[in-house]
Amino acid sequence: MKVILIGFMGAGKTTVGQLLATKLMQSLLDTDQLIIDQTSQTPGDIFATIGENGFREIERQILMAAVNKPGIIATGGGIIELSANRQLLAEMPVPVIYLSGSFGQTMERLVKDNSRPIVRNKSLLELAQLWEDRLPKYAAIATKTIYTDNKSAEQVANEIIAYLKDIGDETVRNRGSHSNS
Ligand SMILES: Nc1ncnc2c1ncn2[C@@H]1O[C@H](COP(=O)(O)OP(=O)(O)OP(=O)(O)O)[C@@H](O)[C@H]1O
Ligand SMILES: O=C(O)C1=C[C@@H](O)[C@@H](O)[C@H](O)C1
Ligand SMILES: [Mg+2]
Repeated sequence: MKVILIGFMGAGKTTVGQLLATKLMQSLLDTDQLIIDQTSQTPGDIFATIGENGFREIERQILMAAVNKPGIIATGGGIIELSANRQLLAEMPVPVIYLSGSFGQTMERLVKDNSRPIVRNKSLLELAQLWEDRLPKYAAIATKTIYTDNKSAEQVANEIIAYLKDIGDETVRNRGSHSNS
């Protein structure tokens, strides 16, 4: 099985991905965690040493390897920054699920956690601009959008499982049969 979760920082990709992996007895391939495992550095460390462009190149390589393995992929929020990643994800014949929510609820989650370099280094206005810039990119790649506002991570995971059952799970190979609603 392969399912790919995309969305802004704080959308719940890691949290929901872990729940999905447990419920579906799959591995979780979290690109941020895979980067930490491979480099022994956090995204914050990497941003501080080689900058965002260096981080994006490592992330691109990690994603390319992860898409060839079975499991639930929880991507980093900035996975859509590189056109190479956008093209790779758009061509994957598997469910690509966009966890979407309001800017307000997403920011509420992010302010409780100071680990993300992009959040640390940007003002609220800059984050709002990044949000506006990124949202269409997630939407363009997704085969399905799931709204997460006022839902627990458990509810979101159950909604994804219902969607996977609905589309026939991994037997679905044709992205044209998915609905992005
Ligand atoms: N549906 C939810 N309701 C409430 N809190 C949530 C929900 N989903 C995630 N959270 C909380 O929001 C925070 C961010 O979640 P998480 O790390 O899963 O986001 P992410 O999408 O993986 O972000 P990133 O792109 O930075 O990897 C965590 O503290 C998590 O517990
Ligand atoms: O949205 C982003 O650009 C990021 C999200 C995180 O998942 C990490 O990949 C890193 O902090 C960058
Ligand atoms: Mg995450």
